[in-house]
Amino acid sequence: MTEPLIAVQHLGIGFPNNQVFKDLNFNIEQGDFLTVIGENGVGKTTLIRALLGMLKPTAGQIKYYPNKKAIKIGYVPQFRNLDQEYPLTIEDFVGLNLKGWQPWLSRAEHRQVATALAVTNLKKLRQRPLGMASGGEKQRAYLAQAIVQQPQLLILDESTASLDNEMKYELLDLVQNLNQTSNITVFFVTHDLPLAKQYAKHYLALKPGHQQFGNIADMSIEQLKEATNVNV
Ligand SMILES: Nc1ncnc2c1ncn2[C@@H]1O[C@H](COP(=O)(O)OP(=O)(O)OP(=O)(O)O)[C@@H](O)[C@H]1O
Repeated sequence: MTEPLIAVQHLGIGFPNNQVFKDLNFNIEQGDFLTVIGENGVGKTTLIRALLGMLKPTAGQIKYYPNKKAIKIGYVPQFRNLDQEYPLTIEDFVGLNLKGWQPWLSRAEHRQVATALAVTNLKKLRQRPLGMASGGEKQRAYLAQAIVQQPQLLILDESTASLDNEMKYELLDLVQNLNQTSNITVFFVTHDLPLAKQYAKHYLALKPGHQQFGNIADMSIEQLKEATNVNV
């Protein structure tokens, strides 16, 4: 059995008059590639907010190993529609996640930015204003920004939803490479069942009032559809 990085135990979470989860249980193992699949409104973003510590559980708990402070989390959001005027270069944008108390980056931080740009194939584009980048390049820049701090856990929140097929697979190949070579644990929220099936190790299927967790190899696309009500 692989060690858990995060254990979600009997988790209840929700809002006044809207209990989104009542008794949610699953583990995120160290080095896992977990996909979370469910219809709009089933609670995927709520779950991410709970993992990030932004929402307090109404029941149960989220346990972090060895502890919450030790786990850095990188977050890649859904596509953000930055307009063409967005002035920061891709390199500056990636470095934003490292800005501490001083407005400039140290030499070590510049190296971290260079590494994040290299692993996301953005080295040549680093001086391009982010607003002028293509959709796929923007998503790679968000990925680079999320990994620049070398997180243990990378959360991708429907990050491929707006990309065409080729770009989706390109992004997920990069993520898989990070998962396999840097042992970054991946939490991948998607509606795309073939993509989930191709890249993930475990799945969490969400339907209102019903959750299912397991090895994705044990599930066909038809069974995933059934478990999630998501139709490709
Ligand atoms: N701040 C809030 N206050 C009250 N209800 C909320 C709040 N945020 C979300 N909800 C409700 O909680 C439920 C789950 O929402 P959530 O955004 O987590 O779903 P989701 O699965 O991420 O959906 P989508 O795929 O559309 O992003 C929905 O019914 C939503 O209306």
